Amino acid sequence: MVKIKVENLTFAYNDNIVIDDVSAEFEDRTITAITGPSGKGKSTFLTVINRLWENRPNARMVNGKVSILFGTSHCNIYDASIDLSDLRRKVGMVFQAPNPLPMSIHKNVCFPLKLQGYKKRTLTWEKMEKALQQAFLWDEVKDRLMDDARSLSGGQQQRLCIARALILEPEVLLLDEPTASLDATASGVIEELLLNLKESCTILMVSHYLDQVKRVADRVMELSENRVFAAPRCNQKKRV
Ligand SMILES: Nc1ncnc2c1ncn2[C@@H]1O[C@H](COP(=O)(O)OP(=O)(O)OP(=O)(O)O)[C@@H](O)[C@H]1O
Repeated sequence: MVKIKVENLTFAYNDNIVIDDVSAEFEDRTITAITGPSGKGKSTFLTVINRLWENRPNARMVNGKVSILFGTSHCNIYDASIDLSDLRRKVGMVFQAPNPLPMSIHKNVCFPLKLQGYKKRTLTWEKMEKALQQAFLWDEVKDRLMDDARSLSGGQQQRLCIARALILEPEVLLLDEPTASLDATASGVIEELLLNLKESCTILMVSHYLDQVKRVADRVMELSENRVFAAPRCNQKKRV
């Protein structure tokens, strides 16, 4: 089942076209790695899926349509009737560098619920624990939930940011080079949790690492060539 459809997307910053007439479909509950040379619009492409680019004054979606399957039908996410906070709840995003807020681990994970006006304390706690479990972080932080999140290691901080995205139970998760700042062990934990998350989420992930792509991705999108294909599966270690 197709979860996300992108049709004839052309995107520019000022007059500089960075994505030129790209179309692609992404199947539900799969991981697609978005690869390609630096500066070819991979990060920008992710922001088109959750409309995050709209905060940038010089950015312009010149043409195209993006639809996501919510419930039983595909919704045009750029339709005027779309509620942006609802869209961002369903389409979560995690950035390249971990960006914990200057507050406790507990408050960091629950922050999106607070923004959504969620008030039920017991349920909030349950959701926080579930999100931290899904992010493989619960065992490491359950005894220090009131500590400042910035006291965590880089890998833990990134898993915290993933938990913060997961607490809203997104249907789509966008990750922009989520392991770029991490060592091999911390990256491995994140790769494993992504494979688990695929059971409930459709994942688009920018990655420069061919070995990582082979370990986690079902499909690869080569953005600059406008093609999506089955992920390779051998054991080379090479940057793509
Ligand atoms: N806010 C902005 N204003 C002007 N140009 C921008 C802006 N953001 C990005 N760009 C330009 O758009 C192009 C695409 O940027 P983007 O970050 O999407 O590429 P990328 O493929 O993700 O690159 P990388 O692999 O280096 O992260 C680049 O040339 C970049 O300089």
